[in-house]
Amino acid sequence: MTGILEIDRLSVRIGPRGPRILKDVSLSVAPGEIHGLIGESGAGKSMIGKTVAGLLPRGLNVSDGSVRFDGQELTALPRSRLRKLVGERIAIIPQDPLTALNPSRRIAGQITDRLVHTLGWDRRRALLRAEETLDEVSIRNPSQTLRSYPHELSGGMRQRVLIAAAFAAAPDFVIADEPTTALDVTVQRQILQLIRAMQARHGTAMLFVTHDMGVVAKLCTRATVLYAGQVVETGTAEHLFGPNPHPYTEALIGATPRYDRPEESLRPVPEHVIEALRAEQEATLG
Ligand SMILES: Nc1ncnc2c1ncn2[C@@H]1O[C@H](COP(=O)(O)OP(=O)(O)OP(=O)(O)O)[C@@H](O)[C@H]1O
Repeated sequence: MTGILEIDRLSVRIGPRGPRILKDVSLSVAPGEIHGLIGESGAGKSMIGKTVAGLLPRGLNVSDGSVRFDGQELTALPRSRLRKLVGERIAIIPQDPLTALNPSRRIAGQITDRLVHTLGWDRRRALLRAEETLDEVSIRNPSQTLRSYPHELSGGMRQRVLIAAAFAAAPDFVIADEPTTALDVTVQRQILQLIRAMQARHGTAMLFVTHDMGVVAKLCTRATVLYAGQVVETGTAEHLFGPNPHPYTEALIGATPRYDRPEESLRPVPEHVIEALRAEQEATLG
């Protein structure tokens, strides 16, 4: 099946001739799939999401490869066209709800902006939709929340607001960039369940960036494992947690805390696994 998102041998460089922070990355997200993007800090997970969303920091450029969304090549689009397409069809759930929300604006405007300015809805319809979506994410008093400022809400509530904002216009694709990292453990679990429920209700394809193999186990149909800007392997959750994952994937699983088995000690990724992986990656790059 053709993916709604097809990334083929994507490379991103610092400057025109600088080092590559993404090297020949290929992955495909099927319609309705939650695809995990997993790796340690600095592996390049966020950069993949940012490339798709046209949000690469200044100075970083796509130097090779292709990113196709629903058949359309994104790397060839002028930035303004890409921004428009992203606004209309792709939504982002960011990592830190506090910095993602404007502290001096009420919640209402922060959910309705995209509906009104990008999709051209009238304000009344957008407000009704915002209220309905806050209800969908189990916010108890949607109309009061719409009138609130971000500092009046808890961290978990703010993340619920951002999930509502992402799903309000029924996007075709959602990029979730470590959306539970800034939350405490019990809230993390609720937010993961909520994202799962919203994704299932809307049938939205999703790229879910995380450094936590536990999240992949709970949420993802398939996942791509990254190390140092390169793909280690892509597989179904059954494969990654089965008897024969790549040794690095196995080591990542061993390095992930299990909330259901806190007595188990964590094993850091062994040096020989990293060395073997580096040699393998160098051989692939040639
Ligand atoms: N503006 C930038 N200029 C140059 N290099 C950058 C820039 N932003 C990130 N990088 C580098 O790109 C690489 C990938 O970063 P990225 O943020 O995608 O990692 P990540 O896997 O998402 O890590 P984390 O889990 O810590 O967010 C890292 O080596 C990082 O130092």
